[in-house]
Amino acid sequence: MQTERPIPRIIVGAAIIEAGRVLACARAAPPEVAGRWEFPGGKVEEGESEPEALVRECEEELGVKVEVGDRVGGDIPMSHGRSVLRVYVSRLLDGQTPQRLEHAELRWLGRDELFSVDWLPADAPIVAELPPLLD
Ligand SMILES: Nc1nc2c([nH]c(=O)n2[C@H]2C[C@H](O)[C@@H](COP(=O)(O)OP(=O)(O)OP(=O)(O)O)O2)c(=O)[nH]1
Repeated sequence: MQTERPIPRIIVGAAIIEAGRVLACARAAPPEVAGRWEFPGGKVEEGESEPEALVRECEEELGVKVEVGDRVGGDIPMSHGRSVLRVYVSRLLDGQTPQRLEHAELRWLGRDELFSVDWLPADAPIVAELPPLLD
């Protein structure tokens, strides 16, 4: 009988903030979540720190170099505790412009537009923490 709980998989997301707006990305796949909005990011791989994973994912998904800052919001349990979402405030390095390499759409959202898109459910509590960071 297995009694131990596996360690939850860490999924990291980057709340990229520039000029008082945050970058939201619409997923292109898989079909169950296509069209829902998220922060760029993904699974932390073995031997990688969370900021390193975010730098890699932002490069892969958006073609940009980012600097990773402080956490925003808490740990969000997902998939019945099998994974956890952690989001970090991030900023684009000088001259970087996100490209839509993997997403269906990218949108910069100001404070009053934060809930104008259909975020993945796990993201909503994090998005609710963003307004003071967008002043
Ligand atoms: N990247 C990201 N994933 C999120 C967010 N919110 C949320 O529920 N998720 C979920 C969607 C996916 O089930 C999972 C992350 O999967 P992913 O497909 O982005 O990860 P990955 O790039 O490492 O994927 P792969 O290598 O397996 O293709 O976490 C979010 O804000 N950003």
